[in-house]
Formats: sequence, structure tokens, C-alpha cells
Amino acid sequence: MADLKWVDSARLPTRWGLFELHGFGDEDGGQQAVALTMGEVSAASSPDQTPLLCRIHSECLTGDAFASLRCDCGPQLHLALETIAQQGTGLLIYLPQEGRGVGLLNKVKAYALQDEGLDTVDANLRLGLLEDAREYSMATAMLRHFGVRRLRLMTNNPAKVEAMERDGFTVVERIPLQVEAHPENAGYLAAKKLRMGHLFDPEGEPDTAE
Ligand SMILES: Nc1nc2c(ncn2[C@@H]2O[C@H](COP(=O)(O)OP(=O)(O)OP(=O)(O)O)[C@@H](O)[C@H]2O)c(=O)[nH]1
Ligand SMILES: [Zn+2]
Repeated sequence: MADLKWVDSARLPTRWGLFELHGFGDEDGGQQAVALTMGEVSAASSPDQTPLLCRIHSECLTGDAFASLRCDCGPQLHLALETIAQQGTGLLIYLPQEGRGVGLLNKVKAYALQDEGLDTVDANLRLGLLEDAREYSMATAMLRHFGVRRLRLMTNNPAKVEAMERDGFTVVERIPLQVEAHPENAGYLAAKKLRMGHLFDPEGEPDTAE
């Protein structure tokens, strides 16, 4: 369970517009994370609170920073920020849970196994790791800081919706975050759909089914 506290906030101009960057950390500095907001996100925790457009993004160094085509993370991150900017209000939480929570070096090992033919799930299992080791207590701590209870969550992953609901948040709407597929990530996207239950079409058409 994360005991995250707000540390400070600063302006963050981006190509999509001006965001505010909020830093959070625990007492001993062992856990750190940031969130970006645009517009007025804090609201009273009333049952009829206007739901907030949110993205809870899992860190992916290769996709987010190096524009890797092995996954869809970089374009999803950019699309989420663009969508928030278009709507004028929203929150992006950037969680330090590289490699679905198994860490950067394990992800490199998993990629090496995938280069030999395993899919993204079997590669983790072969390494003795969970297929998805993420937990969302840092995200829920940040949502509570902002007073957000009701979300319009940008994700293709039903497990993320369930995790938020389990923690007492209401996901009023799941907004698909589907980006263009490439030959390099087609297998990865198909594995996420078939083996991890992600709600999207690997051919490229958004799947809005709940
Ligand atoms: N272990 C492992 N992690 C991966 C792999 N490819 C991407 N990741 C990590 O997966 C995380 C992103 O998860 P995804 O499964 O792509 O998507 P999601 O966050 O569950 O769902 P969306 O909300 O729709 O993006 C990031 O932390 C990536 O670093 C892989 O092949 N193996
Ligand atoms: Zn990625």
C-alpha cells in the first residue's frame, strides 16, 4: 500500500498545451511518481461528481522514450495527452511499473525470449514472473489527493478498470485507447487481446465493447 504524499507542482508546457506536473513520494523517497493535469481536476467527493478523463499509464522506457514499435505505449501516451488537451480537463498518472511491474531488466530478458518466438505472456512465465505484476496503490493515492472518485478511463485493459473499481472508484466510462498497429507490434497486440483480455482489434479498428 503506497503512502504517497504530494510534494510539489510546476508548469509543464508540452506540444499539446500547458499541463501541470505534480510530484508525489513517500517518506523515505523509495517511491516516486508524477501526474500531469490540465484544467480543474479536483472536485468534492460527491456521488454525482462529474467524472474525470483519466489515463493511468504504466512506464515503458522503450516505448515512451525510444519510440519502440514492439508495443503501443508511446503512441498511447501521446494520444492520452492529446485527448486531455482537446477536452481541456483531465489527469494522466505515470506509474513507475516498468515491464508490467517486473522491472526494466526483466523486460529486456522477456524481449530476448520473445525474439526466440515466445509471446509476451509466456516469456514472463518462463522467467518465473507473473504475466502482470502491477498493483495500483500509487494511482489510487494520487486520485484521492485530487479528490477524484469517478473516472472516464482511457484504456483497453479491463483488468485496470476492475482494479480501480475494487479500490472504490467508479469507472463511468472506458474510453478505448487504440493506436495504429505496425507489423512489429501486431503479435504483441494480438497476444494482449487473446491472452490478457484486452478489448481491441489487432487489425486496427477500435473495439468499444465493454
Ligand atoms: N514484461 C513485459 N512487459 C511489457 C512488454 N511489453 C510492454 N510491457 C510493459 O507493459 C506495460 C504496459 O502494459 P500494456 O499491457 O501494454 O497495456 P496496459 O497498460 O495493460 O493497457 P492499456 O491501458 O490499454 O495501455 C508497460 O509497463 C510496458 O513496459 C513485454 O513484452 N513484457
Ligand atoms: Zn511499451
